[in-house]
Amino acid sequence: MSDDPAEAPCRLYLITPPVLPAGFADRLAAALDAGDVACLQLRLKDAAPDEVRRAIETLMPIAQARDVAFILNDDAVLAAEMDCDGVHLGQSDGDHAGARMLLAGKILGITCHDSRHLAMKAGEMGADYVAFGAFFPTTTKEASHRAELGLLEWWSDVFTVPSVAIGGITAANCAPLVEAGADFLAVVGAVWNHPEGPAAGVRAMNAAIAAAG
Ligand SMILES: Cc1ncc(COP(=O)(O)OP(=O)(O)O)c(N)n1
Ligand SMILES: Cc1ncsc1CCOP(=O)(O)O
Ligand SMILES: [Mg+2]
Repeated sequence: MSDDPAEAPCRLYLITPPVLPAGFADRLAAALDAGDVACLQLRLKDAAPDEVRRAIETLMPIAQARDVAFILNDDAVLAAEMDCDGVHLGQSDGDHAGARMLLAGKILGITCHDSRHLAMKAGEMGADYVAFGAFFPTTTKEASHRAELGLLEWWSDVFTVPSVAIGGITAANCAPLVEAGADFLAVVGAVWNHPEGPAAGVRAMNAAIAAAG
């Protein structure tokens, strides 16, 4: 097998905590230096636009310096304006096809909940990945959909567009998702709330993914 993390069958997709604590830039750098992280999503649901802009200016160089793609949540126009590596859009986050055109050559990910139909629509529209979840209970977001392993198996058997699994994923419960064919595991709490700190959270997720793969 290749030593190149980009060739790994399943990789870690890190999402920021909902509110950035003081000193977050250093915590982020330590987390990204601890192991393999494919991409970082900036997800600040309650922040004012200026605060999001400042966070992009501070955090994007930290990610990109480590070859970690920087993806903005929710806002395709701001992602284009700030030259982020991509955007993640939910089903209520505006015009997916318009975002595809605006962000040609960049990463576009789409939330598909537990829906085969939404995933096929996203794939046909040109999404770079489809996100399914929530696979487990989570306190990070009120998740109103629950996805099953069979969805990941079906998707990876039939389509080549990568899948992202999300929702309550930890080092302790992620093995079946990897075995079912998830290409990326997206986590918030498993890293940022790890009892030994975020670097330990990244190491634990990397080890659990490797053991399952
Ligand atoms: C990788 C990934 N998957 C799903 C989501 C959820 O997006 P959305 O449904 O738009 O909900 P919010 O994150 O905006 O609350 C995500 N952000 N990232
Ligand atoms: C953004 C999002 N979308 C569905 S569940 C979720 C939160 C994931 O966070 P955690 O990994 O802490 O459960
Ligand atoms: Mg959204």
